[in-house]
Parts: sequence; C-alpha cells; structure tokens
Amino acid sequence: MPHQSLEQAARKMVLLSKATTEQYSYIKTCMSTTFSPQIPIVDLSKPDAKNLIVKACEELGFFKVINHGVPMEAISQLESEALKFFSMPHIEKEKAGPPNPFGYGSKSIGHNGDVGWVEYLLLTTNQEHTFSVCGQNPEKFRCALKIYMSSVKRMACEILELMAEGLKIQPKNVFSKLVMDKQSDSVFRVNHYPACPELAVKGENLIGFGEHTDPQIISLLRSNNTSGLQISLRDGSWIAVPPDHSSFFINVGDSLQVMTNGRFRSVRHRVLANGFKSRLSMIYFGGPPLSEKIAPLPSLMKGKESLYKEFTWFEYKKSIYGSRLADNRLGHFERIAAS
Ligand SMILES: C=C1C[C@]23C[C@@]1(O)CC[C@H]2[C@@]12CC[C@H](O)[C@@](C)(C(=O)O1)[C@H]2[C@@H]3C(=O)O
Ligand SMILES: O=C(O)CCC(=O)C(=O)O
Ligand SMILES: [Fe+2]
Repeated sequence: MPHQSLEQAARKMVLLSKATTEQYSYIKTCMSTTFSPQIPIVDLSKPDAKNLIVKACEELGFFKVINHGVPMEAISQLESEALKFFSMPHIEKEKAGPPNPFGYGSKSIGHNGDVGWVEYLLLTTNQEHTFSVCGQNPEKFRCALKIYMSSVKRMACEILELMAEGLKIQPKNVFSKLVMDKQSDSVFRVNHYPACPELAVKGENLIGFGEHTDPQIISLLRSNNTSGLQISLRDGSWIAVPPDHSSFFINVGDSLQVMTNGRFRSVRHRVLANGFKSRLSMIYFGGPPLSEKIAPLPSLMKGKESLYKEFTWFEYKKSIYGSRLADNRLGHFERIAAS
C-alpha cells in the first residue's frame, strides 16, 4: 500500500480542521525531541535476561526485548493486514465496531470522555470466539492475528517465567499460568495514529493516547518505526521511547504491581501524535481469568504487610471501566498504612 494513500484514507477518520483538532488534548510544555538512552534492553537469548528483567521492572516497569522469537514474517503479515483495514473508508471500518466490548473505535477511548488522535481495533484473544474483523479479506486478517497472538503469548509466558526466576520464587509459572489459562482475560489492540500535518505546521504536541497505566499483568507492544510512545519516570518526567520495529516493548501492568506488593512498577505511558508519519502499534495485554484473586504473593511479602486490599480481576475491571485514562486506578485498592 503506497504510504500516501494510507495517509489520505486515515485523514477520513476525522477532518483536519481547526474545529476538530481543538477537541483534542495538547501538551503545553515544550517537549524535548531527543531520545533518552535510558530504556533497558533485554536479550532473551542471554543467561542474564532474568536479572535484567527484574531490575528493569523495579526501576522503570518498562524494557525493550530483542531476540524475542516472534518471526518477522508474522509481524509484517499482521501489520500489512491492519494497514489495509485502517485504509478502508470510515463507513467500512465502523462495521467492525463499536469497540465495546470488542471492535473498531476512533477518537474516543473507553466510556468516560477520553479522546485521542487514534483509531483502533480492540479484540479478544480468546480463540473460541471468532474475531469479528471485517475488511476485504477478513479470513487473511484473522489468520495473521492467530499466528501473531500465539507467538506473542509464548513470549509473554517466557518473560513471566524469567520474572519468577529472577525474583527467586516458586513455582516458576506463578505469573505465566494466569495468562496461559484457558479462561485468561487477555486483550489485543491495534492502534493507528494518522499523521497530523497540522501539528507539523504549528509545532504542537497532540495527544494520541493519553497517559495511563495498563491494568493487566503484562503488555507486549510492537510498533512501526514511528515515534510517539513516552514513559514516565519516578520523578514524573517523561522520556521518549525510540521506536524500533523489530523489537518488543514490555510494560508491567497494575496487576503485576499488586502481585509483587509494589516491587515491580506499573509504568505510566502515553502516545503523542506525529506530524509527519502515521504510527501503527499492536499490543497484547496479558490478563488473568476474571475470577482470579489479585494479591501480593506470600513469597514476596517476607513479613511485610500487603499494600493492597484484596480484589478479583473481575472487581478491578468493573472499577476501571468507570475511570478516566489518567486516573490512579489502584488508588481505590491501596491499604492505608497503620501508623
Ligand atoms: C478509559 C479507559 C480505556 C481503558 C478502560 C478505561 O476505563 C481505563 C483503562 C483503559 C485501558 C488501558 C490499557 C488498554 O488499552 C485497555 C484496553 C485496558 O484494558 O485498559 C484500555 C481500556 C479501553 O480502551 O477500553
Ligand atoms: O499505541 C501505543 O503505542 C501505546 C498504546 C497504549 O498504551 C495502549 O493501548 O494501552
Ligand atoms: Fe497502554
């Protein structure tokens, strides 16, 4: 698909007039355009991977993975099908919507008024349900999704096992069994951020996907070579993540923060729209079964008190769907320390 025709089609998502872009959120402060060298890189084929993963999860809640084992062909196939989908006329894409619970969405994220310069597909990873994706060749899209998802799920399992090994806790599948469970409530999302030429002219920063933490256990993100993703450091500052189309970026989610009693950090992140190039990202959110109790693992408590009240993933989900993107969702579940 020629780059230009994709951009033209993407522009049909929303008309680029002053009136429409004013509905979105901008970052007022002047953003640095230099990339930070601070993103840890983990080579999954190296013996020190488990220790580097634990260090990265404690410090940032975020790292980049190379030698991940997901075939480049599976990645390119899915990217190409997704691009074909997003290049269709809006009316065709809407046939796969609305995104609640699964389908196509544009601009609006969640149910509580969040908007971003983005269109997306939100899908279940449950193989028993057929992916309700339309388009010119839905079967090809479904097939690419199936191959990609099974490979990424395998990587999620490997990383979660390395986390357990690095933390020196038993059994090593203590985290991975949750996303490998048949009832696992995992989600898959493909985000498309059209280039926004108006920004290039004005030199402003438009929000593509507002700041938030991912609620699940772990997120595995792969994008094309367009920048935009940023993560927040402990001091509240933001750093840009240099894009790398052949690697994966891993986020610790809220549930893993709770299971490690706050030792691993659920990373706050956001995406800024790009003035020149469209961004396509595909994210696998590994979640537990709905009935799973989310609580600190006793082996990680070592006599310490739990920082969180007990809840099931179902209860957490019910709570998050009433929240705005930027809300501190775990706040409701924190225990007030006895003085
Ligand atoms: C505003 C919202 C969108 C979201 C559900 C929520 O109420 C708060 C969490 C959001 C998030 C962020 C990570 C994933 O993209 C997502 C699918 C998820 O599980 O939680 C989205 C939700 C969504 O887009 O529906
Ligand atoms: O699209 C991206 O690069 C990140 C989006 C994201 O954080 C999400 O969908 O939860
Ligand atoms: Fe996210």
